Amino acid sequence: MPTDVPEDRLSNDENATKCDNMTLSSTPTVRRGSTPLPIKHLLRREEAVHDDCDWMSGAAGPSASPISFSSALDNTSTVAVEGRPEGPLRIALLGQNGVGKSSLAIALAGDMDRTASVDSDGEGYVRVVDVDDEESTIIIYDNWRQDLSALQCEVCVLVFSVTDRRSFHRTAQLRLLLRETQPQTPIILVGNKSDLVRTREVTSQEAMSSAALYNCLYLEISASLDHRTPELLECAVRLARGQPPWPPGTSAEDMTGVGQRESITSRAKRFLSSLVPRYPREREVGKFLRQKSRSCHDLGAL
Ligand SMILES: Nc1nc2c(ncn2[C@@H]2O[C@H](COP(=O)(O)OP(=O)(O)OP(=O)(O)O)[C@@H](O)[C@H]2O)c(=O)[nH]1
Repeated sequence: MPTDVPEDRLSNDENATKCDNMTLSSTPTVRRGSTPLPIKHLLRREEAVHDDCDWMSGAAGPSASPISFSSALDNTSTVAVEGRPEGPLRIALLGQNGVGKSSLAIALAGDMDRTASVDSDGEGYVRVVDVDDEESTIIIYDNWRQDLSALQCEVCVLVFSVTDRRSFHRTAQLRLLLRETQPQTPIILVGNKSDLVRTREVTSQEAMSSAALYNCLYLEISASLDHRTPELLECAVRLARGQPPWPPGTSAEDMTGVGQRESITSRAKRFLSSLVPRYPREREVGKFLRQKSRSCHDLGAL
């Protein structure tokens, strides 16, 4: 969370594009296995904890089953880049401190063993990826602390933590700023830390609604578990190439599976309810046990 630029300054026109939670790595170091994580990882936790961005706080709704793609997204709305950009495809990760940008950058860079390199300016991870049988060189910018208008990239990935509502609101603010300064750049909204189910504060539905509002893609991932990060990488590369984010031959409907997929929970419920009528006796026994087991003190009831 920003500490050097107060929240209220963000509404000021002059500073509207200043995003203090973005850093630009200034030291062109290559991370190796023996190299510790950047010191910023150790220092910024406190900043994140003391973030007082409460200008849009609200109650968290019930957690929904993770849905990765915004069904409201059509195939063309995110493809703002005309033609194929020359040179490496630049993917910038933006978001509040502590949401997992560095973890995500490492996961996207395939740097689990700390072997990814930085580009010649020392600003990001460079990697050659093969997406849809085509190779592309990508640069992943972990963070950006400069003026947003100075940001040059093919795709912006706005990261929030599903366990931190304020970080979600921060992405809304960033999207507004980005739309002002570079309306053509495709944006992907990413809800990270989906593995932390019990502490979730932002539901999939509201994140998807928010993404739909800005006509951008929404993906829910866990950078720590490397869950859905390959999908994110592929979508980002396709968008950076000026293509639809979906794999060739598929559509938004295919990806969302609207009307096709059924959650594991409802499938399980359907399966169990299909069993119960066939075994009424077991159902009665289950009811009996449920009633009796309410009392933990009276074990004799069982
Ligand atoms: N459970 C869980 N923890 C995560 C995940 N991604 C990141 N973290 C943890 O969240 C903390 C912050 O991660 P970072 O990658 O440093 O976050 P950041 O956005 O780069 O933070 P700054 O560098 O301060 O801007 C670390 O303790 C990570 O281990 C995730 O998917 N799940």
